[in-house]
Amino acid sequence: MFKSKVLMITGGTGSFGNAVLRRFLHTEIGEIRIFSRDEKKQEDMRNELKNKKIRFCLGDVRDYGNIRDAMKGVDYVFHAAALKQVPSCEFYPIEALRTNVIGTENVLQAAIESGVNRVVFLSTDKAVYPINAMGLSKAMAEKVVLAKSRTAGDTILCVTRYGNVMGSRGSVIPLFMHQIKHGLPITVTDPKMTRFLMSLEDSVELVVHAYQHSKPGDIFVQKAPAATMSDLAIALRELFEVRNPIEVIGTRHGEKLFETLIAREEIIRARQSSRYFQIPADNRDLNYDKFFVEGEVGLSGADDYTSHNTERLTLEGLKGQLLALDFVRTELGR
Ligand SMILES: O=c1ccn([C@@H]2O[C@H](COP(=O)(O)OP(=O)(O)O[C@H]3O[C@H](CO)[C@H](O)[C@H](O)[C@H]3O)[C@@H](O)[C@H]2O)c(=O)[nH]1
Repeated sequence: MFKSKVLMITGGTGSFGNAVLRRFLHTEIGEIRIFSRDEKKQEDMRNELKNKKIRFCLGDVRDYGNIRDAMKGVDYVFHAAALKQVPSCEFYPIEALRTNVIGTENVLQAAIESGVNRVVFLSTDKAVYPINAMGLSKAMAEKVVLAKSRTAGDTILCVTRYGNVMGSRGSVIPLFMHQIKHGLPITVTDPKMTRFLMSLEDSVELVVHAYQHSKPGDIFVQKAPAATMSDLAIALRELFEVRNPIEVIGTRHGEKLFETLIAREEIIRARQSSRYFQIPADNRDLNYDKFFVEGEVGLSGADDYTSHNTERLTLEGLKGQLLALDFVRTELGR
């Protein structure tokens, strides 16, 4: 796969970019081009990996000229550059719009103009029935991908939606582990709150699956189990054999009790394999009757695919998932 080809990863210095590098750097890939804003992170990566197949482009997806110049000669794009923190997007929604929506349009336009083969856009469950600015901006970005996929010629544009990636920077698992290590209370927002759990490797597999199977405007979702926050705290406490108290701090600003990976309107159109859903684009034109007079009969019996109704991890299952994470095993000294 990717033999002699050029793969660009926007936002490539983050956890996802690093995982893609680990997966493909030592294959026959021609070049991996990292496009990102932070020169320090690029420098650190350059020094750590010292590999001629990696090329770094400094720039911001908000700047069309930047991304257009960097796109020359690229075959495939994984578009991961985004503002993804819920609280910061809530306070600076225009910044979320600039990076996540306009930035996505710039990436797609530059890719189409440069004759890129495929673009996979990384979205999130927070884009389904969005209630916060981060989710709203990702939902709009998905719409931009879908709309543009109709007129993108030979460039295939598609979307992948993620649940929570276990252990990503600033997320709940490293936070709970920090609290455990320092003898602090484990701060649970709502014991009944659920989240889909995916590993970083799963997230790379999902993007690769999308790259291999996409038709224009498809949305790909990986079937994923979920856990409650209470079980997550208990599982970590048991793994680390500690007795830190659990403190319930309440739901944070802009947060949902559960997340939705697929809305029921989408699920009735989705194809599924043992591991993935593939939601085809709605290719009807603006004049079709269903906007105005016809209903969707199949919808009545359909359900959203949510972190409340997906497979629920048992405490033992959850411990197994946690033990599969390198950083958890390291902390446990295994
Ligand atoms: O002190 C805390 C902090 C978080 N949580 C809970 O842990 C879960 C996960 O919280 P994270 O902060 O780890 O993640 P978010 O769900 O807020 O968002 C994360 O997952 C998203 C996908 O859903 C996006 O990838 C986003 O960028 C990423 O930050 C939530 O239920 C949250 O309520 C706690 O119980 N206690």
